[in-house]
Amino acid sequence: MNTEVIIGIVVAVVVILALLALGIVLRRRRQISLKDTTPDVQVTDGSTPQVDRSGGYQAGSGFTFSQGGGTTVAPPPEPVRPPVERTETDGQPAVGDDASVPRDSAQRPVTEVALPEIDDEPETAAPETAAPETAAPEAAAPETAAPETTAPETAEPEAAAPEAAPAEVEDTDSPVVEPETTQPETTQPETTTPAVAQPEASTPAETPAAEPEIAAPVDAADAAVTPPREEIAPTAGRLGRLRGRLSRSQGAIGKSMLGLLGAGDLDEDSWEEIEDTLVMADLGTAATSAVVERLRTELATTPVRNADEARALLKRVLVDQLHPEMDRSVRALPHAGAPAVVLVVGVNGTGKTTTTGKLARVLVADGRRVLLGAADTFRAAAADQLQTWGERVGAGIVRGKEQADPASVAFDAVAKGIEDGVDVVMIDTAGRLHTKTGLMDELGKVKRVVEKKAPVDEVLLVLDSTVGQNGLTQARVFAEVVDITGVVLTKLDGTAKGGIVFHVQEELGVPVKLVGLGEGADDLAPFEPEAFVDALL
Ligand SMILES: Nc1nc2c(ncn2[C@@H]2O[C@H](COP(=O)(O)OP(=O)(O)OP(=O)(O)O)[C@@H](O)[C@H]2O)c(=O)[nH]1
Repeated sequence: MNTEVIIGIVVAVVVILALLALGIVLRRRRQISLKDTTPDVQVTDGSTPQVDRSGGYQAGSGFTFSQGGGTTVAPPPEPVRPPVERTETDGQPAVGDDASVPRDSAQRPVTEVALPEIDDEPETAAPETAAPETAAPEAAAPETAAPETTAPETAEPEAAAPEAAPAEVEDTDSPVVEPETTQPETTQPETTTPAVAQPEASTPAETPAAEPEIAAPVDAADAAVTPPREEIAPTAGRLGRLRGRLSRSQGAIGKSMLGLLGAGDLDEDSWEEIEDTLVMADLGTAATSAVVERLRTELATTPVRNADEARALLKRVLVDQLHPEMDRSVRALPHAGAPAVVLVVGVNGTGKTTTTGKLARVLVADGRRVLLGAADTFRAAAADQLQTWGERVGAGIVRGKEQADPASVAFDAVAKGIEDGVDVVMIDTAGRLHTKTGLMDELGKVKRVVEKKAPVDEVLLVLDSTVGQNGLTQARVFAEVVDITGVVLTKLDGTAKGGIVFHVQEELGVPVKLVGLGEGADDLAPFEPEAFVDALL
């Protein structure tokens, strides 16, 4: 091999190496570094230092409450909903048969609930005359295990409203009226009367007839003990404690998305990966398509050149997708001299009671008088749990006997709230599977019966964000039965699927108003699209 050949080979090798080096440099320039813009922040949760890996979910403001005004909520954009399929229409299984939390009491067999006729509805205008309606439907389901228990319960509302025409109490047009119903149950309040605990010593003195029912029941005695009041931290600023709770969703959505967008020019494989990421995070196909479409359009006109631009673009697209224009105030303020009525519904174990307690806590901290209605009569423990919340918070509670008619208890609670002049009555209902026709009909009845006394201002559907797509199916059925006006997404601290927020709104056209981010009493936050997306990215 002569010298020329050797020199030629060396030159060729040098040229190849130079080209390789140039390629690497160019590739690096086109990539966006995300490292320096996501510093970990040390936050303090009480006395416990906590590493915030999320960027922090901090609502800029506190909870927003508004008046229902006695009218229905302005309907959000109507989504296209596929027809709801109820898979189990025969048999009436008991509540709790698939609960995610242990049931601690015997299950009540549930039978078909006779619903009020359509022509009953106009009676809404006359609450006193509406009382019998409360009794009627319940009396219509006496063939179950404990008919005698339900019968006295239905009689009770009349005792609770003695100023109303008592005769109408008895004139129930119920198809089947228990013998006990016709007897003056008001003479046996210990078997029928809902327990009413009113920590505010403001029970009106001008309604002496109502007093016996409050004091008489045995289980009311416990509730009537002056409860110890907990110090409730001011709501403003306390949401800062929830930083870091969305870290799992942040990893699933924020980090992956920013990583992909930051890789420079996106080929079809990358777009597919972005789509998969969003679907895996439970955004749902509609929201995913909308986000991807928007990102494609924006990137085509304005390519991102650095991490900040990538983050800003993604934030803009995601926030828009969350419809920040939706009204997320909780309609929990009194109007026209009457308390607001909030109905809390959902399947078993989603966090209804906990959310009711947390929200009551916020309202009390806001200076509101709150009365809780324990319309979960399937389990005594459920009412106990709510009562404990009431005692901690300083809210009164109306509760019925176990297995009592939930509609009756809800009616009583609203009647009592009106009588006592509270600001808001919050009714916690029993968890029920959306597939059980009888239970869902019963829930519809609860709402209709309450509406005979006062308009329901807010129907909050509590969804467990960890259950994924099944939550949407639940939501559809609940929306159909009780016209939900807002969604509370609980357990967002325990899932990587924060994208469910997008899907729920897209599917229901109903705003997510609150999010649960832990089991603590203050781990409830108002949902704010911008703060939420900030926490994800
Ligand atoms: N991690 C976490 N746990 C929560 C949250 N909200 C509620 N929980 C827990 O979920 C469990 C069920 O809560 P409950 O309030 O009893 O649920 P429920 O819907 O009233 O239950 P049923 O009335 O039996 O249907 C409890 O252990 C709560 O502490 C949340 O936001 N995050």
